[in-house]
Amino acid sequence: MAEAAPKQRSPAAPRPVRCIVKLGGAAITNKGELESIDEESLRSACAQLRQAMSDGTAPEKVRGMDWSRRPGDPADPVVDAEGFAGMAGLGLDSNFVVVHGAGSFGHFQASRSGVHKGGLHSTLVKAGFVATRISVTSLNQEIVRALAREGIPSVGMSPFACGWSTQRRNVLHGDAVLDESLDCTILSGDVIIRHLAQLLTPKYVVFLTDVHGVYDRPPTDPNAVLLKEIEVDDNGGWSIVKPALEGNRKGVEISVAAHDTTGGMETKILEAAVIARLGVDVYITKVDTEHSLRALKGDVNTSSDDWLGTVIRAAK
Ligand SMILES: Nc1ncnc2c1ncn2[C@@H]1O[C@H](COP(=O)(O)OP(=O)(O)OP(=O)(O)O)[C@@H](O)[C@H]1O
Ligand SMILES: C=C(C)CCOP(=O)(O)O
Repeated sequence: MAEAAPKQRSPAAPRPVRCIVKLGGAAITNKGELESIDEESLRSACAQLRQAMSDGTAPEKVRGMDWSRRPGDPADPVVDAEGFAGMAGLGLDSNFVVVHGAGSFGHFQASRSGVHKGGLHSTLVKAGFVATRISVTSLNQEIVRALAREGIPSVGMSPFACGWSTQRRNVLHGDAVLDESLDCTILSGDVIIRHLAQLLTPKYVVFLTDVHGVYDRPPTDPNAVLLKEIEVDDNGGWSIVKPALEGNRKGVEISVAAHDTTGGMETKILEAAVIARLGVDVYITKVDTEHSLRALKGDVNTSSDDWLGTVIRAAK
């Protein structure tokens, strides 16, 4: 009897993406202060990402992957080669995609030069395009380093440089890009997230920002009400399920900062609604809170009141 030939191994099926998360520019930068990172929020977001990714076997001691020297560092960086060599694995289910916004990086340069409106033939727009990319890519570098310091393996990918329909475990960001009809424009991290969600169908999507979620009016208004659950129907229409608002307060009033080139919270809600229609739940919540950790873990239950944030999901 002839032995059966060994089966040709097909390439391993890609693992489904668990979560696509946006580290909002308002969350990880001081949006009113030019090119200023909110170090504490960024550190917290990365630490929470590590917790959410942990499969229970991750060692408590974080083994940093940023082995470069930072300006002002007195000593050579610590390279824990022996520690890594002795590890069976990282103990992390790092099948997340991280996208970040620009915050106080990029928006300023883009709005001053009008990159978002196109017209690369103009010298000002050309200069603004260059300045915007310098600014957002420098933020991207800092975010990749912050993830690496938490022992999360990640690489930075710029939409302009390599296209924005990309694979998992990468850190993408809002960017200045070329546009077929406008010549150039600004691509928001919110739009990238929607596009990736359509391609990768993650289990859930998280937007971390500087407010607890979507309110019925700008949260600077003391009477603003946090909308805890928004339902999107098959036609893309959406309705507020929780809380039940009185009278004619059925809509959402939004304000956008003057230098914001991508539409702020309005864009986020529109993109979130498209994602929800795919059957993927979207959680919008505040960075560096117990609620952001729960969202990153996918541990959000709309029937309980102890989670602060907005869930946007498809109508059942
Ligand atoms: N109705 C509203 N509900 C919630 N936030 C609102 C509303 N109207 C205006 N905002 C503002 O939207 C901001 C968050 O949106 P924004 O697009 O700035 O977030 P981000 O994604 O973190 O930042 P970036 O776009 O720079 O990446 C908040 O700072 C909030 O003040
Ligand atoms: C270069 C810029 C301004 C990208 C904007 O991305 P966003 O902050 O996610 O909207």
